[in-house]
Amino acid sequence: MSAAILSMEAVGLSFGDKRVLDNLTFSVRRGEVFGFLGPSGAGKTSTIKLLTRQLSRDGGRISLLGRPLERATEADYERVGILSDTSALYDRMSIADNVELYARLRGVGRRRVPMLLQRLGLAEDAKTLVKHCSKGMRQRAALAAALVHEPELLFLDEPTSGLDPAARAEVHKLLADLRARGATVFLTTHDMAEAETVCDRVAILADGAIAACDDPDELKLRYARNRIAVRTRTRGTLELSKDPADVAKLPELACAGELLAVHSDEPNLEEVFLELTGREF
Ligand SMILES: Nc1ncnc2c1ncn2[C@@H]1O[C@H](COP(=O)(O)OP(=O)(O)OP(=O)(O)O)[C@@H](O)[C@H]1O
Repeated sequence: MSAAILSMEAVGLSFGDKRVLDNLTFSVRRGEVFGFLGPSGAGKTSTIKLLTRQLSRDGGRISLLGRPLERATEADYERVGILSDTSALYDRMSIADNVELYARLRGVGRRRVPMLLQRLGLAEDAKTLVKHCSKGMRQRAALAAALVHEPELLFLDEPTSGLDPAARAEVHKLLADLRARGATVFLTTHDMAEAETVCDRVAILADGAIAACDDPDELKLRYARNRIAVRTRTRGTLELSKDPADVAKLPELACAGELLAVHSDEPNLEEVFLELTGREF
């Protein structure tokens, strides 16, 4: 899991006078689940559109599946799957018919359709017309359609938005399965707990560029505060620094029978996100 399956170097994108992406540089390793995070309007969906040639950049270089984007072929895009809010499903067709249609369009048989519907909790509703589906059912049906040809690179734009916790957990399991079979997933989400759970690495987009890109645990350590919380038997919770002079107090507290627990005060990914972007999400 090391070679880049896609990369962007100094990529810019503007809509009229509005500069959305400015000097965007990052790469995604083959076989990883890569979380692309950022506040609303930061340019996450636009980045997916650049990578799938639905938008053109102002400058910089993009490579996809080992070649410059300009030279990507139809055959390359057959190795790619995409789920976005514009993923089209036909309202007057059933869920199963929609997913089977995608299978035909992708030139694969419908062999995998029942399994995918089962995995996504849609088997009992397979014959339900899409126009009668809830938002969460549509989202799962669109995900099944994106997966029908077993893509090796999958773009998922907020795949769990609108899903209840059970369906969300099912999607997380599916992501783990995709990863286990070597697929690469490029995922956007506003759910920082989800990013921590499912992503090997995350990139945080702020002001048109990557503010940080790393394993979520590494990011949390990098932004860890110089603080530990010590619960004591009679003196409540003491806040100590990680400096040697403070840490040396721990054995004293232990010998005095005071030490109940020591907690490192690491931020969660949400706090790291807010620190880097200075914004709510
Ligand atoms: N076709 C377009 N024409 C003009 N402006 C656009 C267009 N598409 C996107 N934008 C603007 O570009 C910026 C980035 O939009 P984008 O949808 O990529 O953000 P995002 O990070 O995906 O946001 P969200 O998290 O809310 O989905 C926004 O300010 C948006 O209004």
